[in-house]
Amino acid sequence: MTTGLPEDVTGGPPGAETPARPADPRPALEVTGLDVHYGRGRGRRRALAGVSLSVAPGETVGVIGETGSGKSTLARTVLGLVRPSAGSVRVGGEDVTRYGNRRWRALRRRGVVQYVFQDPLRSLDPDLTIEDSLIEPLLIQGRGRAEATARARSLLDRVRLRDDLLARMPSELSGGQRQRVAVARALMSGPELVILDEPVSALDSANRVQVLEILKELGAAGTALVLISHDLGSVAGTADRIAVLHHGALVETGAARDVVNRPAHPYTRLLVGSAPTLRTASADRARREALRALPHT
Ligand SMILES: Nc1ncnc2c1ncn2[C@@H]1O[C@H](COP(=O)(O)OP(=O)(O)OP(=O)(O)O)[C@@H](O)[C@H]1O
Repeated sequence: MTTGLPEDVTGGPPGAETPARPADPRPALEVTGLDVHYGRGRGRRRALAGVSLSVAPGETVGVIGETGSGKSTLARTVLGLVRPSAGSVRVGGEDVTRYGNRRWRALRRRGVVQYVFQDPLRSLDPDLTIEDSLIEPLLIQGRGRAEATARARSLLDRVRLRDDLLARMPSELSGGQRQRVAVARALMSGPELVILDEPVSALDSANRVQVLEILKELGAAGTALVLISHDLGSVAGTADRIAVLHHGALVETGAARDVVNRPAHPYTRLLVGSAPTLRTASADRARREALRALPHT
């Protein structure tokens, strides 16, 4: 199918390979054959079915799907908040699948994997100044206040915020500023992997572009990112690869430009057709309904 998309919509010339990164045999995230169920007995429902996904160090992967497709369940399982019924999760080479609460707490304290919520207010304590919110993860690790504050200033600079925001409360910041502080906070511990849930959907277009640029720089600097979104268009230009979730199964995974310009699965074609920012003609309503009713794969 031709999408009518500009060939450079994903940020690179057609046919060009993703820039080579230093080879690291150990993926930042490796999810294999993941099944997740909610509920018990007759109310038991499968939310993820055989999901396998690997994210290399420094790679940015967009996980795209409509509401209820299982995006949050995948993130929550990677973070140890939901237990899978089958499959495995490795974070930074460490098999965390059977970790209990105590080992998860220790892993979170080390800050190997971080999560940024869709609503940045959820990532920031409303009763703490921006400075205290930023330095908290390092203080918990036993690091000194001076070192933590210096790092907070340098990360604020990295997300293009002035350090006079340090003394403010989250309620005194704009939505875009709060989202950038949430990103800076997630980076304080030097994580291998950051999962961002709808990182730009609450932002206006100017902030959206800026935050996506910042995320792109983080990927280039070696942090592995998973961008969760219902909108393929909002992450297509930032992600190296796109993974498409449909009814809990990954129906297509590929280089972002291939998924956008040459979607192989009918559901991906629906998403491309539904993404206003990709400037393509919308699929008509009847066709979209038909595609949505595709059998689970
Ligand atoms: N705690 C829960 N108990 C029972 N079912 C759940 C629970 N959380 C999610 N589900 C179900 O699992 C499926 C996947 O939900 P999930 O929240 O992962 O989807 P999503 O793609 O993140 O959706 P959204 O974009 O709306 O956040 C849905 O059918 C949902 O109703």
